[in-house]
Amino acid sequence: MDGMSQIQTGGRPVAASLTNASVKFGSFTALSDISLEIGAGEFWTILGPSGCGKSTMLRLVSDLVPPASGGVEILGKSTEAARLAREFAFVFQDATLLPWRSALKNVELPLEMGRKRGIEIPRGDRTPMELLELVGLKGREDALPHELSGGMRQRVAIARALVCQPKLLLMDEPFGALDEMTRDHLNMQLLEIWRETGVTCLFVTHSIPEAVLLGQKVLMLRAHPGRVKEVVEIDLPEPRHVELRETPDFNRYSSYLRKSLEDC
Ligand SMILES: Nc1ncnc2c1ncn2[C@@H]1O[C@H](COP(=O)(O)OP(=O)(O)OP(=O)(O)O)[C@@H](O)[C@H]1O
Repeated sequence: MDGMSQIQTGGRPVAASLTNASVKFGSFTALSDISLEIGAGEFWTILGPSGCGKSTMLRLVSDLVPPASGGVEILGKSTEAARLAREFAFVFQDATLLPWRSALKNVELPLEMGRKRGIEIPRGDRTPMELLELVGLKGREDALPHELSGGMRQRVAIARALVCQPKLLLMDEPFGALDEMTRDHLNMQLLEIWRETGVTCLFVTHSIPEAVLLGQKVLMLRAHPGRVKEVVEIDLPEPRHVELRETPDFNRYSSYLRKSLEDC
């Protein structure tokens, strides 16, 4: 289809590669024969029907579940080595902040935990305070989580995820529980952070417009068992803005993906 080809990354440094990877829970196959190469610095969004294995894929990449067969490498390392080297960080739908710690203290937590365990933490370019500024929370560093809105809490979670300077940011529906305007705002902020830091992003969503707005590539998974249906390259002008959603090209990608999702 015009501009919507099945693609594999070629000739670029690879952030994550999966080779015929499968995941089983007992006798149930959650993911089957996944082969992908995610180029360094790319932004991938992941779509697919409920239960097709989107979260399982992030858990596989982040060493939370092992492959039953096949392999996964992060920056040429095993997922375990990448986890120990803090090469990736996770942001979940729920910000999971410690309620008794301020925004700043929550962002500092991974550094403290690393130090306590005697783990050498890569020194980030930005201090925790600068990261809070990056996510637009300057002046709110002393606020406790209950004093912040849901969107602000999620921004603290993103700052916390960036504090060890990960190369790969894994996000599982991070804005799924937020209202549309807040989601728009955070989508734009996330794209700014992505452009500024060069971090590779893998972002699970149920929203087709969100997948198109954020993703350079959209991975569509099929269910039963979860497997790759297609990878759609999104060729829209950069830097992206929410107004893009009103354009014919954006609508063309959204319609294509809606149909693809229906065919899963
Ligand atoms: N720890 C587990 N033990 C057994 N089965 C599991 C486990 N984790 C996930 N599954 C199953 O694996 C399949 C994929 O689950 P997963 O959460 O990855 O799907 P998903 O695409 O993220 O779903 P949703 O869109 O509803 O969030 C589902 O059938 C789920 O029930």
